[in-house]
Amino acid sequence: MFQDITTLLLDHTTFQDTVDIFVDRYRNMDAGIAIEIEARGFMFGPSIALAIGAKFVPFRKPRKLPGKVICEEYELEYGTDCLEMQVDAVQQGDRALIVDDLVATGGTLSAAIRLLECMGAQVVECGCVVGLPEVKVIG
Ligand SMILES: O=P(O)(O)OC[C@H]1O[C@H](OP(=O)(O)OP(=O)(O)O)[C@H](O)[C@@H]1O
Ligand SMILES: Nc1ncnc2[nH]cnc12
Repeated sequence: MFQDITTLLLDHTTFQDTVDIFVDRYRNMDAGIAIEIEARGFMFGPSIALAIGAKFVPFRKPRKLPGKVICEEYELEYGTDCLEMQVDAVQQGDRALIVDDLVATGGTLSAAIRLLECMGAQVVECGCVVGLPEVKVIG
């Protein structure tokens, strides 16, 4: 079943509480960058990045980012897709948080982790608003 988060966004208190839970958890983790994944990760990530003082780094679908990018393919429940990041957005040794709205198979998060590790960054934690435990995890 498709999980829709727009009802959460329409309720100001619930939206604020959701962002606050992430901010409370992440503010002392010494993370310099917060990765957000297009498109629905952008609904939560920027507020969290600003509140914890981390650099906002968007991971986007192909051909949306300017400059030199690296690309990582991943499996979806049906088919494959690609995530791209700008190579100069992340430096060796950066401590990174990854924020997205939802994890289903984990394929998207796994691709984001591979991109960061390929640049020598350290992934401190991945956080999502919704988890779908009934979906088969892609190894
Ligand atoms: O754990 P997974 O099986 O990888 O699925 C989770 C991903 O699926 C959704 O994005 P989608 O690719 O539908 O794109 P959107 O955010 O642009 O709607 C969601 O926002 C996550 O990024
Ligand atoms: N069941 C689902 N609902 C919403 N977004 C998704 N992304 C992957 N699976 C999803």
